[in-house]
Amino acid sequence: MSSNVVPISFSANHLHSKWAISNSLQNNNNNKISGFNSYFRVNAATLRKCCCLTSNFGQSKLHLENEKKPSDLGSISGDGKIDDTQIITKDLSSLPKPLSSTDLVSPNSDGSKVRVAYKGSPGAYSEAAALKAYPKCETVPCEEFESVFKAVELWLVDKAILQIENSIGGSVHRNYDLFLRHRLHIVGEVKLIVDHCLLGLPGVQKEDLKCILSHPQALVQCKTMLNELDVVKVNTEDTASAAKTVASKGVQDTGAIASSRAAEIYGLHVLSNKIQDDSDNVTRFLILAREPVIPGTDRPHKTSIVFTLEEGPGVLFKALAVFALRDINLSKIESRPQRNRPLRIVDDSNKGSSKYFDYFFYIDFEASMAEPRAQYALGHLQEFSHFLRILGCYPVDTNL
Ligand SMILES: O=C(O)C(=O)C[C@]1(C(=O)O)C=C[C@@H](O)C=C1
Repeated sequence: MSSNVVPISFSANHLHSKWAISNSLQNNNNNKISGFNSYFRVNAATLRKCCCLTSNFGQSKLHLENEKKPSDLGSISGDGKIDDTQIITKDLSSLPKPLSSTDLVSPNSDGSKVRVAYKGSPGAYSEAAALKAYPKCETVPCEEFESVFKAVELWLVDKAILQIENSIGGSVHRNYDLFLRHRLHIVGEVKLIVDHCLLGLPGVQKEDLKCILSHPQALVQCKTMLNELDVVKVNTEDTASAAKTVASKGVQDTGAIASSRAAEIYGLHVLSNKIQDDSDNVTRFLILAREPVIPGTDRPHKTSIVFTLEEGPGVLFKALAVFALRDINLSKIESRPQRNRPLRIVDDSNKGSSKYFDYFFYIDFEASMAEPRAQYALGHLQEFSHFLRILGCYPVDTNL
């Protein structure tokens, strides 16, 4: 058997490269290919079906193994010369497919290879938010917010999606706290219109319901309708699991508040739709990743930060002024207690000592970290903050 190996130069993009191979491939003698004196061009996609390529500094060893028929390679046209080519014969079909340049294209370009963790069950709004961001992604349900963070940290998924605030119910405080216990970066946001439906088993009327299950945020968002119905409200982990419970238990007098998508998934009927108090009910989600995105200025960006402040009169006013001075709009401000240092004791010689709560301040401002005004503002803020962390700089979701 022949045992020559030829180094073949190739360009970075395999798919569009033309490959040099021996015209002996056109021999019907599968395992005995020798005596090369010319080479041929072959489409790399075709070649990949039967070749194993290993690359090293822009050169590749081409192993053509146990070709059934050289004609499998498709059309081959020839020009030029090549010496000392070597063919190794072996069955390749069971070997792993080598990575090609298409495999190495950013997995996020169409979302098709992205795995996104979310809290909840299939049919939850958080899953819908993941699909809005990456329409072809694989969604990975998690039982807890903590697991959503960990799934990314442990490389089980590429991204996480996390609800952060709702236009009726306000902030999801737990998730603000979790940012500081993990080192993930905010790489995007998703604003999702949340139209709640009242779901029940087929044949059930709204008036038959005595009990309604849903996620606490959804129950808050539908308070008016719930008060009118005079029903018992029961919290569930997420809206989709409420729908799932109603469907699996088969109890006629129990309904769920969830999406129409959840109704389809679990085979329930929509008894009423758009039952939320405000018709414009929007939940904002954040997309988290292990690595930050490079801040751009090509489209509107937002930056999220968290910081603590030194004590002193007017220090919060000064902190906010660093943005106002540079015409930077703030789109969100939130404060959370510092759990490891909940109280600050301040001694005032005239009034004795007092105890204050100590806070983390979270701000979203409408500027990109690629803009000098944002960099100067944060430099200025650092003058009176003990601790400052940029949680992420990401494009604003303008698609609502
Ligand atoms: O329960 C769900 O389906 C969720 O995705 C959770 C959640 C939330 O936490 O706010 C998401 C969007 C709606 O605001 C209601 C519930």
